[in-house]
Amino acid sequence: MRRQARSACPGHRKPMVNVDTRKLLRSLAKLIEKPEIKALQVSLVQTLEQLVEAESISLFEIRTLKQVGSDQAEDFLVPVGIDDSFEEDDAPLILLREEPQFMECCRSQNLVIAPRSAADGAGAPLRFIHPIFGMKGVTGFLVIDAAEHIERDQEMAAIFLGFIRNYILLLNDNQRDHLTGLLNRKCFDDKVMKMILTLGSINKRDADKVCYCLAVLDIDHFKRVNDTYGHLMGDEVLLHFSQCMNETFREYDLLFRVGGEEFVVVLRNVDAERAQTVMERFRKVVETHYFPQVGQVTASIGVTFIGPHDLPGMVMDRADQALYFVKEHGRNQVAFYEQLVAQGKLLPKQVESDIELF
Ligand SMILES: Nc1nc2c(ncn2[C@@H]2O[C@H](COP(=O)(O)OP(=O)(O)OP(=O)(O)O)[C@@H](O)[C@H]2O)c(=O)[nH]1
Repeated sequence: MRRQARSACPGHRKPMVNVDTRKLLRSLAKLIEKPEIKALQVSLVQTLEQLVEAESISLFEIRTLKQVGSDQAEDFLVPVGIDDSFEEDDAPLILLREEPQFMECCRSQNLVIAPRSAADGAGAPLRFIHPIFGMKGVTGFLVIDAAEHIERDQEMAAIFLGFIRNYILLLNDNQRDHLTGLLNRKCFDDKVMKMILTLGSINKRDADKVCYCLAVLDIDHFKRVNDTYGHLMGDEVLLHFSQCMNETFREYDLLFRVGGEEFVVVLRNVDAERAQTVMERFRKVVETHYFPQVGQVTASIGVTFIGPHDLPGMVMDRADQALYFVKEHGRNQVAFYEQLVAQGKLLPKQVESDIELF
């Protein structure tokens, strides 16, 4: 059957889709391909590189860190790597308070346009600093160095950032536990699987540079708390416990609530000794924290290292075994699965086959 020519409705002409719009739509679709904050930011830069006139586009994250030998944490600007060759841990740290233009962007929560002189060693004469918003206000910056001020380009960058912000809020809602705000169980499986794949893909030369240490933290006798003070007070304890986690661990450690009173933390690139120190410090923080009405609460902690041939369930299983060991030996302690096995206190877990023979 021949298609009838579409009759144009008077007064309503379909807008022409020009090449730019198509390109924009394709960019938008590509942008949200990977539902992960870092991947989103990286593809934002790659997208903008194609759409705006710029000499360079870069990302910075604000990280609150303690410098060696100092007790006080300060905000630093840390460049975010766009390609794999960039090692974020080796990146130079820039003190945020010494960067007036970035400080202004934080304060105004708006685009800051900074003229640059040759004395800055600058190529492009203009720097556009866009704020990136996270759950707690400005968490980073998108920096565009360009030869001239093309309003449409900066507007486009701001629109993309707004779009990503909303998308991240949605993602967060999906990935976070509603009571504590920590990452949830579903997110745990995804993230741990990604770490296992990373471990499997790095070459032998770098194998000792990347490692992940996973700890299960379980509140002791939590049932008693619920039974004595009620469920609402129990929830309050869970909330305080998660705050202790947020205050004790580093910004880039991953913190999860994986079950009722069971939490997980994944530390990156630490050896067993360091992990022991960090977990012991957390155990003491909980032991000495005042939990309203309830008073003192303690936690038992089981730790293991993630390996390249693991599955998320296998890692949890080992950490749980170390945790049960602690529960059976007085609670309020930290135990490493690998150490317990080496000491003959635990039998190594056999990898169970998924295939049933009969
Ligand atoms: N308030 C509150 N309680 C919860 C939540 N999820 C699970 N629980 C409670 O957590 C308690 C866990 O109890 P058990 O698994 O027996 O462990 P425990 O009492 O902490 O004892 P140990 O782990 O052996 O030290 C149960 O009473 C659950 O009802 C929650 O979201 N809120």
